[in-house]
Amino acid sequence: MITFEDVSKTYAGPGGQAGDRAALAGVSLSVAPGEVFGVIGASGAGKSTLIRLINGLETPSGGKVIVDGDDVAALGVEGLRSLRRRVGMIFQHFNLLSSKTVAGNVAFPLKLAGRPDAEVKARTAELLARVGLSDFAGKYPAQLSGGQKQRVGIARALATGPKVLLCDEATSALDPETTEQILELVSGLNRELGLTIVLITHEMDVVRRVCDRVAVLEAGKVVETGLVEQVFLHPASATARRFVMEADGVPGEAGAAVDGRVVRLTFRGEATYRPILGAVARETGVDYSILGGRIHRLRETPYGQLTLSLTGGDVEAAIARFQADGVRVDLVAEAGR
Ligand SMILES: Nc1ncnc2c1ncn2[C@@H]1O[C@H](COP(=O)(O)OP(=O)(O)OP(=O)(O)O)[C@@H](O)[C@H]1O
Repeated sequence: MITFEDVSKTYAGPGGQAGDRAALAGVSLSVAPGEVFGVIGASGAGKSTLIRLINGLETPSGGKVIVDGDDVAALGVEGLRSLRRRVGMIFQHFNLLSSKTVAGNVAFPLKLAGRPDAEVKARTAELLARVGLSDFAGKYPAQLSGGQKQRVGIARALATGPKVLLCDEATSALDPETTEQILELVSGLNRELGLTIVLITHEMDVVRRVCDRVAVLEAGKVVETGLVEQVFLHPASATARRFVMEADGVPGEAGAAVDGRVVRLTFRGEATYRPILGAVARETGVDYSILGGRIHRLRETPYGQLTLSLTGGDVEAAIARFQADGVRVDLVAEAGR
């Protein structure tokens, strides 16, 4: 559905010259139809640039972006218009028209597309029902909560019947409970309408809840791509490890502040409930301090993760003993690093 082939993007500097650092460099990825694809990265990593290339809000400096069979950079005005009807977008700050009512905002893309009044009316009512806002049609954005505003954004993005929905930090301005509701709505659109979804975020929890696959972006480059389960449980890049640690509630500096070796244990199924920590400590003489831990669900599968620093005794033997018990051990940091 969406393919990036060796895409780079360099913005012009203040004097109109090419900037010295590329916002994206050599990005290749592909998103399958019906997939929920996450892009995670720190501020400035290039996430917004990446998502804006998909609907032609930016054009690549090199490489190709192919969306629904079209080379985006080669589209003329009419081609771009057609693409944007097939690719809806929602935003962190909703981008609603404050002078229009809720219904007016949702109807706007349909009116732009020249649809007849009766159809606009019926479709707007249907969309507002889909996002649970039928009773709010006559209200103005200023009278709505953040979650309600994002629902309007979603209804508007769906108006032209897109195949793809782009979510640009769509829950970053919302509280956790509202985030949960909006993510549930977005997941439902994927399941029920078969919408392909690309979302960018700096929160691993958002990826964990809704994505099938994720790409990790670092300084304009994709450093890791994979199934969410794979990247979440066994992150390979330093950036992914940091995001996962944050999601586990381990402060970024914890690895540097403690002695010994910092490891993350992943328990699945039975192993989660065995009293294994004390046994390993007794048998190997290793001491541990707990830096963070949580029991999660990765969509349907429950699993536990515990981040420990191991000191003294025979650390190698302790790691081997955990592994023998079916516990996955990932080295997160060494003392002083
Ligand atoms: N219109 C622009 N003109 C010049 N430089 C830009 C422009 N947009 C982005 N950049 C630069 O490109 C790089 C990537 O920015 P981008 O907004 O894509 O990252 P991001 O990961 O979305 O960050 P954030 O989460 O802070 O929005 C940054 O160095 C940024 O300053």
